[in-house]
Amino acid sequence: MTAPALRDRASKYTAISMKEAEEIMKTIGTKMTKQFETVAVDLSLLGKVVAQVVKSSENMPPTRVSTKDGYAVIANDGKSTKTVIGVSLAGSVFDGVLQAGQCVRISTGGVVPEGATAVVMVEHTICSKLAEGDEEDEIELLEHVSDGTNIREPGSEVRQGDIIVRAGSKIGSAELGILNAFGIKEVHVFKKPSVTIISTGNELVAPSTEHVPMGMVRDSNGPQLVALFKEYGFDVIDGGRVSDDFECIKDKLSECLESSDVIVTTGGVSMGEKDNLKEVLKKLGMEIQFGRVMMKPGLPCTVATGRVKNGGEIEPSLKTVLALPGNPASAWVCSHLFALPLLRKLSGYQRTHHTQIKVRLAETIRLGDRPEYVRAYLEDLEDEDFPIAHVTGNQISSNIGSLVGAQVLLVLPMKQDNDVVRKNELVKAMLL
Ligand SMILES: Nc1nc2c(c(=O)[nH]1)N[C@H]1C(S)=C(S)[C@@H](COP(=O)(O)OP(=O)(O)OC[C@H]3O[C@@H](n4cnc5c(N)ncnc54)[C@H](O)[C@@H]3O)O[C@H]1N2
Ligand code: MOO
Repeated sequence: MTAPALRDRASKYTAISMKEAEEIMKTIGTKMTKQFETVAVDLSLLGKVVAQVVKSSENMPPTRVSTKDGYAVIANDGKSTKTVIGVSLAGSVFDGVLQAGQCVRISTGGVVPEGATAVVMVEHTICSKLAEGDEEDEIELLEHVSDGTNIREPGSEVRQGDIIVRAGSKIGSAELGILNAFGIKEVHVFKKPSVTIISTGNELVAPSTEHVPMGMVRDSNGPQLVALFKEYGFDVIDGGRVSDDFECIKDKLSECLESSDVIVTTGGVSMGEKDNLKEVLKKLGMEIQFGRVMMKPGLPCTVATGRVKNGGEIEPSLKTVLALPGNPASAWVCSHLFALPLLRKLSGYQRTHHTQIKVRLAETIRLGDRPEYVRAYLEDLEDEDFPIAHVTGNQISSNIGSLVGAQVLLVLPMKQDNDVVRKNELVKAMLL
């Protein structure tokens, strides 16, 4: 361990640009192994990405069905008065053949009987003759219909063998709906990576601590990041807290590396004498991909990769540790910018980054000496084309309050010719 007096007085790590950091993350995402699994069609499939196209094994609809409540008729039989010979309701089929001058009362989704060529809506008919018990005997058409009117032909929506869910699609309610409609039992999908969150710091105490001793702080990063990744659909392991002690962090990381694909730590990555994370990662044989990024918040954001064996695996697989700064806003923003896109990439998502939109600033913002990701909430005004962005208060990296209510990260450049972006200017924002 280096004595404080002899420690580095400048960071060994060049602060790379955001663009370079994103490129590196992209390469890591490509190199890391993707895993697959077959999952039953139920709610556990939600949020997973399809790895193999799903095709329909039948036509949709499978038979001719009515799109309206009314009467199945022969459109061109020359008769406007029709004898009602039966009923075809959704779920109960009329088992006969229609002849000229006949019709069958039918409901939306009912099977169109053999012989019928169109369905007339009930609103376009009158009952012209009653049978016993107020049953319809005859109806009169008030409107001419042509062949095919109000009928869904077999396979008119989906043909047997058509792709119903493409590879790369994320399963949401619509995809679950169509899989159920076709009776698909299971789907081959990307397996989501396993991710562990670890908070590091001698000062950390449990969030439930009533009286926090002076100099100590409640661990909010841990629960915050567990919640963040869960919010975005990932299964997270809460790795708890570990002190700044070199050996303790090393033991914790090597234990977690065996069972996780991705580890996110917070704290211990800057210039403090207890900031051991980078050295521990190197000791574990991991390669530091970057150790500082020109961004605010998140300057000392560190990413390392290394090959580690999973429990039962024979071949070691590439693992990534994102060692994020301890400041709550830095940890949260870096998770959005680096950790989430990596997890999405490993999960097979086509779009890995948050969608960018344009927003109009509600206030003038002073630019800093690093590109900045400013937390803001949006207001929709009726006569405005763009949402209005309001900054969520003091943007210092330690201010956890700046995350509360944030809906976007404003993407602001570092100051150059301009040292402010003015009220009413349009700026880019990442939709969270
Ligand atoms: N001499 C320098 N000092 C600092 C630099 C620098 O370049 N030179 N960079 C600053 C920047 S920028 C950041 S960001 C921070 C990041 O430091 P660390 O990652 O080493 O984080 P810590 O020192 O461990 O903690 C910072 C801050 O956050 C609090 N913290 C940590 N973990 C948690 C947690 N789990 N829950 C809640 N709060 C947490 C911690 O108590 C500190 O207050 O370094 C600057 N310094
Ligand atoms: O980069 Mo640090 O996150 O500004 O405080």
